[in-house]
Amino acid sequence: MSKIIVRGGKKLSGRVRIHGAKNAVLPIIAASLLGMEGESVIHDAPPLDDVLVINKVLESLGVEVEYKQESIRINAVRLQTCEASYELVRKMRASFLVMGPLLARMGQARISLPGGCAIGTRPIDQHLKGFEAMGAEIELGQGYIEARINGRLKGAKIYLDVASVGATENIMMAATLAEGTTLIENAAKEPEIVDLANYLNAMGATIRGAGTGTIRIDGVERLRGAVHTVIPDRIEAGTYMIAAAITNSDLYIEGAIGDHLRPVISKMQEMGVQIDEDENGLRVYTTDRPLRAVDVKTLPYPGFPTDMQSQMMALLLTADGTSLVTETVFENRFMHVEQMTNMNAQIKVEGRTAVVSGGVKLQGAKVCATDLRAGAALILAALAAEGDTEITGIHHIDRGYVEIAEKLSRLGADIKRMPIELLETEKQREPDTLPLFVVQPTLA
Ligand SMILES: CC(=O)N[C@H]1[C@@H](OP(=O)(O)OP(=O)(O)OC[C@H]2O[C@@H](n3ccc(=O)[nH]c3=O)[C@H](O)[C@@H]2O)O[C@H](CO)[C@@H](O)[C@@H]1O
Ligand SMILES: C=C(OP(=O)(O)O)C(=O)O
Repeated sequence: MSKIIVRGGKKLSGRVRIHGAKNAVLPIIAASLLGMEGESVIHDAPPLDDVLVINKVLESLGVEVEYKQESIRINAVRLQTCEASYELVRKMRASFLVMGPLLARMGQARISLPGGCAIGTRPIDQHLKGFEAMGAEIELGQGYIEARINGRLKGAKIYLDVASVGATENIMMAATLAEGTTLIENAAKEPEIVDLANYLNAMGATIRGAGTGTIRIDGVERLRGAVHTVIPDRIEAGTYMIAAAITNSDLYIEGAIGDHLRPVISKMQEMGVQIDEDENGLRVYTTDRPLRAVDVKTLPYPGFPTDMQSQMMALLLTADGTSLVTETVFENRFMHVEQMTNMNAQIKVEGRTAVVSGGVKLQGAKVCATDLRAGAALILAALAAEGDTEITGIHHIDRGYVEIAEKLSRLGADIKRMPIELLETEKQREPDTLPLFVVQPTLA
């Protein structure tokens, strides 16, 4: 187990390369289960703990997986079982994305309930509603969800009550092998949905409308492996954009796609941050200080991403004036607030809105990453703070950022990873066995 120690106040400079998107590669790996012939090769697969976990899920199903130098070779021809165990699914919620492909290909699937993570209850009712509309019978028992279909899934018209990213992906994957046409209405529009649809189409699927509110999937009989390069991670890119602004530095974010980051770019520009776009990435720098306070409300894409809310809050702490940050996607995504308060931040939470008073000097402190993006935000706040900040709980951060301390250090930050000396009793709880969320049955 390790911790990250940051001494604040350093300027950053240079270029940082953005890795492939975690939230794109996870469904793409799950979709590879649909390959009934040939193998898939997925390039720009980021070396993250989450990627290792979903690879293990596939291996546990009898699939051959080889992961080398950010490319994954997957051969699912001999897919054997249709059960994903609690041991793996509890480690990462996105493991539930194997449900759709397994049901489509094997006619049944038995997956442990993913439960709700620290940021909210995160039910899966919309995934199940979609499978049921396609003719599946769903049963819940002993912490597992079992879905079955006699013969093939049937195309259906499915209106999602919330534009859920995971439900859109799971239903879209299941529908590729269904008999007839499926329409997903009020579908999520995130760039990761479009990347998944592109991959499925390369496998032989017929999907139109991904990236809009209505996705049409004309079912086909068979899919085969395909070669695909994952899109750059817009949340990793956004995090480094904030690193540049919060330290008054000048950074080039290599690989960032401006069109995927429009709401983040526009909010940062409103604050007074300079952003230049070209075809290879973004240059982010500041010319005027202090930055201006702005209000931010998270929304499904193309709104401001909830996965950037905590990092944006860190930046707003350094702005002049009071900002309102409203979280509408997850009901419990302000856990970084208490940790930031330990760093002298002045934030008051009122329901779904945090009132952030900017301009108060942040002080280094001992803090804990309670979830992935909360952890990233604490690192950002620490870069701007006076003195040393010690961040524990970094197994959360390693789920979604490739070598964050090493990348920031190469840009000039005073940041290092240090082993944590564990007491004998604590050694029994190794980081990779620590659940990332509390498992609780949350069907609806
Ligand atoms: C691996 C991955 O891609 N994770 C992303 C994905 O998570 P994930 O796919 O889990 O998020 P969803 O879009 O499904 O969740 C959005 C909202 O819908 C609700 N909901 C969802 C499903 C459902 O069946 N019923 C329901 O009520 C959730 O509780 C939440 O309030 O999108 C989130 C929203 O952009 C991001 O924060 C996560 O980083
Ligand atoms: C919440 C996130 O991921 P996940 O859905 O995998 O928990 C995230 O990437 O910020």
